[in-house]
Amino acid sequence: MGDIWVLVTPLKNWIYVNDPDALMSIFKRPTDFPRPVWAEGESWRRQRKIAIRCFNEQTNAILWAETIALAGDVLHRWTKIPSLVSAADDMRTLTLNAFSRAALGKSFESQGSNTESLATPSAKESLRTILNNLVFILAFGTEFISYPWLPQRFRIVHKAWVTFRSHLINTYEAEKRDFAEDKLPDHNLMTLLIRASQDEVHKSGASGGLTESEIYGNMFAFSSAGHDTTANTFTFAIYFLSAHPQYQDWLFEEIQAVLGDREIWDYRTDFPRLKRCLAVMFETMRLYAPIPVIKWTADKTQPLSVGNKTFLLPPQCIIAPSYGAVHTDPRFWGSDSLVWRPSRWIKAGNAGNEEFNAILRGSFIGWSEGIRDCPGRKFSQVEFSAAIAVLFRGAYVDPVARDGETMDAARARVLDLIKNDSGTVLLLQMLHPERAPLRWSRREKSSEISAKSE
Ligand code: HEM
Repeated sequence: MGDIWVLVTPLKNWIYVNDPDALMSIFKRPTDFPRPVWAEGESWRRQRKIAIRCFNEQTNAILWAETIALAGDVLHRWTKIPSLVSAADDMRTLTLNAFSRAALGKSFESQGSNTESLATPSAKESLRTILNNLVFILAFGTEFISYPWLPQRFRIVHKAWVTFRSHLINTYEAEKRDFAEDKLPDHNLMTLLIRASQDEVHKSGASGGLTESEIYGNMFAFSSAGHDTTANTFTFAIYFLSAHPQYQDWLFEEIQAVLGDREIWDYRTDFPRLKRCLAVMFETMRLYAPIPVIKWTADKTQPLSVGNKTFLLPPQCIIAPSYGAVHTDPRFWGSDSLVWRPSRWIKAGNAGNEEFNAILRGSFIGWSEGIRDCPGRKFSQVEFSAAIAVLFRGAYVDPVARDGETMDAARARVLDLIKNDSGTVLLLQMLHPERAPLRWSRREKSSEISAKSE
């Protein structure tokens, strides 16, 4: 179809772009190509400037340690059962718990119950209920769901909303007191957001900081933007790995080279060396990017150069990167561009001391680019690498073969499930991962990782 094409619909026309340079130009021109909703106005700019300051290396180190502990617990359970049907649910719980610690300062055990009740839920349970019902909340709004005559499901969601909000309020008040008394912060996202806002107020006056409701709004944005994105990527990656044992060995080689049998893992020195773990994430997102970004031309005609031609894009058109095309175009990814091959990201070398291959800017846009790119990019990478390193140092995963089925056929069935049974709910996800149960087995001689880390 070429590098730019239009899908004409009775409502809006959608212009799809598959040219890395043109995509970078779209991302670098936020005024010409704003988002159709939540555009980049003054209020967004002020909030973004403060919000990105709270994603720092200290928070990443907390996240790293928490994820290692939680993934160790998950692996312990998974290797004790003959067949696992809840990988997706467990990875959601793991990301929720890791997020709760690194973002809200609350630690939780990995086993979480999925029950939603009207009894006062904990902060974590309320966050879980909110995230499970995000579509519902976004569709009806928090005010509507507060009406007492609504069915029980609405009341449960509303109760969760109230509890989560009161947790944010309490943390906010406690942090304001600590800040006034010069106490050191915990370095979770919430306290850092409050501190960054207070700093801005000191520097540029009250209008420079965040209002209380903007702080809650940002925490809600972090929770909703950061949870399922990472959890869905984990699920795809685990299923891909179960179908590709050679890449499990490839990971194991790196994990052994970097971590060996060490009990203490150091974020600053170990994370940057786990390139293969990260390559698994990149390769998974290349084929299954969880969030598609869209922009639009608003009320103006906008010129856009694609190759050696300049197109005039009419007003009121949606502009969408074509992920399916740009992330798989053989010109940028080679003749096996549709194959899941994480090693394509790495220059061949010694495990643990490798470098990433340079990729053409704009040909991989899983976390978006430009001023509105994802502030949680590294946060999600740290979480992903830590969990994958724990899981694949200790064990390997296979699909459970059906009666009479060979292991090769079972692996092909898993790849088929990924390909033909994935779709968008709120984000792109495997729709029924439980249809292909997995079996986790301990690697011989592997020592079980403890929750200790630095
Ligand atoms: C694999 C994991 C993740 C992926 C693929 C991802 C992807 C993205 C993408 C593509 C955008 C741009 C959306 C747009 O412009 O419409 C975005 C924005 C955002 N992401 Fe992420 N994200 C991930 C993890 C996270 C995490 C862990 C957090 C926070 C802890 C986070 C917080 C945010 C926020 C707050 C925004 C909005 C930024 C703004 O509008 O200024 N994300 N993400």
